[in-house]
Amino acid sequence: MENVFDYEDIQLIPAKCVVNSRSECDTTVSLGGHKFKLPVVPANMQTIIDEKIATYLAENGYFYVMHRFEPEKRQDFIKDMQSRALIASISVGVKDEEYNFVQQLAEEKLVPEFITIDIAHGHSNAVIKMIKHIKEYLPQSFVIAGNVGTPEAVRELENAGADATKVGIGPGKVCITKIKTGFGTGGWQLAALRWCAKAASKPIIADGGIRTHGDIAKSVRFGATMVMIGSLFAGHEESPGQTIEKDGKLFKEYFGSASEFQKGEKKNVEGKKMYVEHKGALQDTLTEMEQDLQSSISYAGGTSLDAIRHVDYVVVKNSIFNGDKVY
Ligand SMILES: NC(=O)C1=CN([C@@H]2O[C@H](COP(=O)(O)OP(=O)(O)OC[C@H]3O[C@@H](n4cnc5c(N)ncnc54)[C@H](OP(=O)(O)O)[C@@H]3O)[C@@H](O)[C@H]2O)C=CC1
Ligand SMILES: Nc1nc2c(ncn2[C@@H]2O[C@H](COP(=O)(O)O)[C@@H](O)[C@H]2O)c(=O)[nH]1
Repeated sequence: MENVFDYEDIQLIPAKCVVNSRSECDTTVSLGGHKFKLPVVPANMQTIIDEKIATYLAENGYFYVMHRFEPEKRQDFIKDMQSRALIASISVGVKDEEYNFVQQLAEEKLVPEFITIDIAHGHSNAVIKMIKHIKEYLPQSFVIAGNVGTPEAVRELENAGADATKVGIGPGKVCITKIKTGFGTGGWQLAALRWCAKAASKPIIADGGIRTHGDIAKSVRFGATMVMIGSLFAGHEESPGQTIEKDGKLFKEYFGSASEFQKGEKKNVEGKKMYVEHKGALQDTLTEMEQDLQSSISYAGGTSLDAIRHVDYVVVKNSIFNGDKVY
């Protein structure tokens, strides 16, 4: 694989501005026939999203994916969202009981608008089988399948019927897959995204490794329709993680979905826990992301996200921060 790079190795090259104000730049994106305010979705992790946040995001025009770690709540969640005319976007795994769950939804005519198959190693027969199962029983649901890190995987999942694929094995902030297994896209997630996007014929969701708002624009440049983010969404007032106080400062927990804290046991652990500084209200972050992305669009010389997809870039290998700390 040539030209391997990650987010901090790249700078996008500005093009002539065509707007008089950044507020003229449109950050909206379409996915699965729905329009969302931002090409950004909080990770489907238990310390990042809960029913309240999901409802807030849906009510305010943002995409969301509910996690799958309280499986018994999912049916009521779908009913509740749809009774308020909100999008229902849930996650499933690939174990036997998930097959029954999908069939049960079909029997009750509960059709979530979005279903994400949320598995560590998504390039597998288990995921292909689940995509086909969902497409058989809930053909109207938009299926996001992942996670993967190669063009072959993207093509196979698309051919199985996935409507979008999610790219990112191991670049996450609380991920230890790269250390425990030696595998993944950690350290070259942006190059892996580009590699996968070139093979894709359907939308790609870049997942993991976003450390700054500029990384969202870089993901869009390298082929992402949507960007899934965990750590930047951890630590808000609304975040489900536990809050602790240390030396007079507030922190919130953020743990991996494959961590012992999620699993309740130390088996096949590929995630860890960290504490993130308390960040205030979620909406403030979403607003700042929107403003920063509007600015990105203006630097790209356009008025919509599409402009970013065509800008030139340079590889600056680890030098963009000049020794500065990321936030
Ligand atoms: N994006 C990423 O880089 C990663 C994300 N995660 C997150 O952690 C959570 C748990 O993931 P996951 O363990 O897949 O989910 P599950 O614990 O639900 O496992 C799903 C099924 O896949 C099997 N399985 C899991 N990993 C592998 C593998 N490497 N090879 C073969 N079979 C496998 C499991 O069996 P068994 O357990 O017996 O092997 C199980 O039957 C998810 O939310 C996932 O997104 C985890 C790691 C990496
Ligand atoms: N290897 C692991 N990856 C995990 C785990 N839990 C979640 N994730 C992935 O991380 C991203 C979020 O990344 P971030 O850099 O934005 O914080 C998330 O969407 C998952 O794909 C885990 O336990 N192990």
